[in-house]
Amino acid sequence: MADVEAMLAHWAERAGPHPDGAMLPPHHEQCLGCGPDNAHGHHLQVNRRGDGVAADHVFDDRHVGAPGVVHGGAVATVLDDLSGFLLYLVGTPAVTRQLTVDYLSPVLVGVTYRMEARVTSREDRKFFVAATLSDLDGCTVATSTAVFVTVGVEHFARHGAVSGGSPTPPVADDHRDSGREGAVGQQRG
Ligand SMILES: CCCCCCCC/C=C\CCCCCCCC(=O)SCCNC(=O)CCNC(=O)[C@H](O)C(C)(C)COP(=O)(O)OP(=O)(O)OC[C@H]1O[C@@H](n2cnc3c(N)ncnc32)[C@H](O)[C@@H]1OP(=O)(O)O
Repeated sequence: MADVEAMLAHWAERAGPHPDGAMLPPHHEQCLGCGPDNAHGHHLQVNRRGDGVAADHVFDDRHVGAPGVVHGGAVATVLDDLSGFLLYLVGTPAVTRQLTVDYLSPVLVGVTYRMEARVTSREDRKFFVAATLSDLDGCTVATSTAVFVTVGVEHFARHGAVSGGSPTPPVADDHRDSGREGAVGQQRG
């Protein structure tokens, strides 16, 4: 189990507030979507844009499915991770409970895409997210909707580690959170 204090510090140094236009911090250094130190990662660089978040992204040969076409799992990864940056605007840690992706057109390797995500509604500990992936002509090639559930930092302490190393293996009968976890942050208007 990782240290709750370390998780709190990790969250506190990222929580913001972040002004409009600011580049947002990666979830952590090894994050598959945005971690700068993950050799297999997408290295997303995400900015706040108004009440939403945005990033430009180019998939490369590591992300291919059919020849020249980006693997659907890689598309889902970046849509999920971008959506996960909204927690900096919501003001509390959260995790994806459900992700639904619509693949509208093939996503191509080596092409610049523009991604955007925003919170569409909020209900108790859930927030609902919509995201788009479009080419620079404005043609949307993939969209996603997601349900995020806010969690306390204890969630990450219970299930993982702040940086590097191997996560703590889950205990067989403790794969889900036992109660409704409190959030550490406050919603920002
Ligand atoms: C890493 C370092 C951290 C450092 C410390 C802090 C810094 C944090 C910074 C950054 C972290 C974020 C990084 C983002 C990265 C990108 C996002 C990801 O990849 S996240 C990973 C994938 N996701 C999971 O691993 C969740 C796995 N799931 C769970 O752990 C549990 O399910 C959990 C905790 C989310 C909730 O568990 P329950 O048992 O309390 O609740 P239940 O039954 O699952 O349902 C939750 C609510 O969702 C509704 N729900 C479920 N599906 C729904 C749907 N399709 N539509 C509407 N509602 C739905 C349900 O009806 C329920 O709602 P009702 O609270 O009862 O009102």
